[in-house]
Amino acid sequence: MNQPMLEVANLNVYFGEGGDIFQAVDSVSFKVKKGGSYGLVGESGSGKSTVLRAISGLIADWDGRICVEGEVLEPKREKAFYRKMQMVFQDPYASLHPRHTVDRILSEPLGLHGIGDVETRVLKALDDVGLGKAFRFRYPHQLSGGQRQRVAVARALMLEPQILLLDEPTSALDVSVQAEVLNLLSDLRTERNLTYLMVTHDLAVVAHMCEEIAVMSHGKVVEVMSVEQMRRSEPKEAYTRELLMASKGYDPEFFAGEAV
Ligand SMILES: Nc1ncnc2c1ncn2[C@@H]1O[C@H](COP(=O)(O)OP(=O)(O)OP(=O)(O)O)[C@@H](O)[C@H]1O
Repeated sequence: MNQPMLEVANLNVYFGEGGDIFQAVDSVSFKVKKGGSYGLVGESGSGKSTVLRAISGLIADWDGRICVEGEVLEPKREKAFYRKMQMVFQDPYASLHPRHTVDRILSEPLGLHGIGDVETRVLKALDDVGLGKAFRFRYPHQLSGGQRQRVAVARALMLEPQILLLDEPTSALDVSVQAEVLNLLSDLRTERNLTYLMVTHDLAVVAHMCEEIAVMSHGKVVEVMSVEQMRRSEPKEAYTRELLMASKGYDPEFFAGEAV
């Protein structure tokens, strides 16, 4: 196999101190190939977001190995790391500064990294996510939920990263706009050969977006399977079977990829 774009090996994440330590992630390992889209699924509290936060540098208290293109990452990240990897959060309202215009939100990463040509890049970014220049000087509260998440995606792409970490990127959105945002993310991945690691509790979303999934329970990966295997309903583990059944009553057509 070619060198994976992202490799996580024996990742452990702990919260708390002294005698009150809780292990939220327990020996998690997986690989994501360049241009691939990998899903982390599992019930609430299984540790999915914590894995993503450790990879993104938001949590520093972990051990194990995280590599990007073979390069080992330290818990504390250098600025250059953020040109390689960016994260999109669940709730765009919480992740965008309420008193900054879209223009400022999109310009800021460029300023921090000393990248010029700001106006051209901001206008192109708005265009790339299906928002025109009319949105440039709006504030987050003047946008719909779907438009806000498009701005969050545009911001994540300003530094032209190769990897996006997507933490339930559509679950805070109206069902009617979820598919639009997922399609936008899919198109962007194809156009730019981006690598995605996506956390979701929604199996229809991974069926639509991902090629491979790791199923998590109580901080551990209990099963790794291709989305094809999931669609054919071929889980080996009882936990995965239950998860599949619980997802919308498990209608096989639901996982055909078009129902999102
Ligand atoms: N900052 C924190 N301090 C202490 N415990 C935490 C912290 N963040 C998460 N946890 C705990 O770690 C476990 C895993 O949480 P995590 O958010 O990763 O789960 P999840 O699978 O992403 O669930 P959800 O889909 O509900 O977000 C949970 O038991 C949670 O309570």
